[in-house]
Amino acid sequence: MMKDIRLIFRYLFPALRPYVWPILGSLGLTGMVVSIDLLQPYCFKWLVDAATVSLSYQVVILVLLILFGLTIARSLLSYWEVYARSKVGEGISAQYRKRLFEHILHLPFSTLHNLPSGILENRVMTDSGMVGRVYVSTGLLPLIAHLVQAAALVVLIMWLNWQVGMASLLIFPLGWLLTQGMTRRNHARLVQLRSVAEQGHTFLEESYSCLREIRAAGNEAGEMQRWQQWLHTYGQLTTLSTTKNRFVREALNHLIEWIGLCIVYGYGGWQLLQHSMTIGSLLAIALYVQQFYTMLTSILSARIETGEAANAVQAINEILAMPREWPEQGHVLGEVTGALEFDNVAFSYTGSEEHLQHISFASTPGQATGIVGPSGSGKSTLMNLCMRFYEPTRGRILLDGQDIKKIAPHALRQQIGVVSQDIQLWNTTIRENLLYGLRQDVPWEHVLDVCQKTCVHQFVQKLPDGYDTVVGPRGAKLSGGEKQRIALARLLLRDTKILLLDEATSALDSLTEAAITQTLLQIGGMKNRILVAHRLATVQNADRILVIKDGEIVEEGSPQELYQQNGLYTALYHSQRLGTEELSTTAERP
Ligand SMILES: Nc1ncnc2c1ncn2[C@@H]1O[C@H](COP(=O)(O)OP(=O)(O)OP(=O)(O)O)[C@@H](O)[C@H]1O
Repeated sequence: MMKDIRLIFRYLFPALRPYVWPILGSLGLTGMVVSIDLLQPYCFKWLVDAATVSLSYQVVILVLLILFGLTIARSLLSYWEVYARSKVGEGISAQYRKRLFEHILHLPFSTLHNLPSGILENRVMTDSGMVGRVYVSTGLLPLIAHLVQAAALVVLIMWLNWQVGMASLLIFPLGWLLTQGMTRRNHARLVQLRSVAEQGHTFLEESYSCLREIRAAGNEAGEMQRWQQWLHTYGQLTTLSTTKNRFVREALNHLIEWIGLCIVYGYGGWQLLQHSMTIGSLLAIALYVQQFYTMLTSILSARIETGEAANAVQAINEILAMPREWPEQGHVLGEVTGALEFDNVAFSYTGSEEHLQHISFASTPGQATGIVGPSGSGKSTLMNLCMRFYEPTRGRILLDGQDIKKIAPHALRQQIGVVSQDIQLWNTTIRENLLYGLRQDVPWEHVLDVCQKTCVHQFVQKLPDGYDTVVGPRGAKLSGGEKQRIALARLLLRDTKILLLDEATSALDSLTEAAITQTLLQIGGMKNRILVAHRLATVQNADRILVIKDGEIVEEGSPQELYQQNGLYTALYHSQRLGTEELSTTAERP
């Protein structure tokens, strides 16, 4: 329990700071509602005593009118009180969601790749909602009011009759001890429940994104079986947890309340017979004791909710504590030419095995460098390092002679345009996808010109909605080649000094690829172009080709020089069954 409270103080209280005034406003309204709750039983005492002791019917009518007025006022005030609390709770949830999303946007890929999918969505949606909407608005804020109300009730009960009061309040420690044991046991179950719930999120996210693979493998039944297993485990855990929670909240507290009331009516009734208290006082004490136990119930349930919220707030803060990238931190670039140089670079994703080593080469503006090599040899990793998606473990990468480690990631990425193997389009129109992320306004005529040169216009003009066609989630309504053409057009519209093309034309037919290669030469001819490809035809016009194997450059030279070396490049060449005549022509090409 103390650990939970410490976590709440450490992580949640600082987040409440911007809401001090709304919180005070909501507590003020709660204070008014509580005051009415405290006044009502006293009015009943007044009313019953007037009817039974002083026999003043004017007082009875007056008290009835006051009670009526108080009830109306309470209803109106509680509407605004709930509204104010909900507003604070939703504000806290929104604040966490905003901070988390912003933080996640800047988490390094090395961190992101190690997080199970679904966990981030869970933190942003479920945990943030739990902390703000559920805990702050229905747990924490009412708890503060209930503690004040409970204290006031103790004073009133004692003031009316301290002996009856003491006897009825003695039951309180029993309730506390009973819930203490239950809460401790429930904590472990809640931690387990969280982890199982997260597994469910991960499972669903993976299944949705792999629907095509599931159907192609005909494994719907297998997936259903896995889902049913999860449902069974989750169902068992939630049933147990909910039952024990409810038992603490309802059954136990109901029992304690009735024991308390029996004490009040038993001991109070005896005092009534002794004429040491009035019927009005007995009625008022019974009502106050009932209110006190209701407060107790919510205070004790708040202890359980505190445990749940502490888990959620800790999980949120674990994400917020993960070191992030600061895109604006570092040198700002002036005008650059776009010369890139790898100086003895090594890199490892895992920290143990090296995925790249001894990589040294330079590529200059106006030059096209092809990178080829077997699958898994490290070609895409080279591209990732250029973008500073990962940092080299050794060596340096230089842009115009400056170590890119010292350049602000935003500034660096403004100079580099990338088309990666896995093209992602937004579920919006082709027009918006083309203009995504452009910092300056581009005349539509220029966009159309680029689209014509990258063969985008060719297929868009056949679509009924043209450039206003919505492409579906991740561009699902377009073919692989169409997506690549849009990505290439978007790349050329960004007008960067360096172009990184990782299998950017792999899904295109050879005629379209040839047309686009021509465009890249025409529009991007003065830029520094790095082309990764499996198909050697894609890099045939490159000025220089690097052949990578097992993370190292094993061959380097022009296509003709490489062919004559009779090494890996030649083997790749032959394996792609290029015609003998074409081979010799290419080999002889100056
Ligand atoms: N996030 C990652 N974590 C750990 N290892 C990784 C990660 N990404 C890639 N690797 C490993 O790094 C090596 C190089 O991968 P890379 O994607 O650069 O190869 P590639 O040459 O581009 O392959 P392909 O031609 O198949 O696209 C591979 O052994 C791969 O398994």
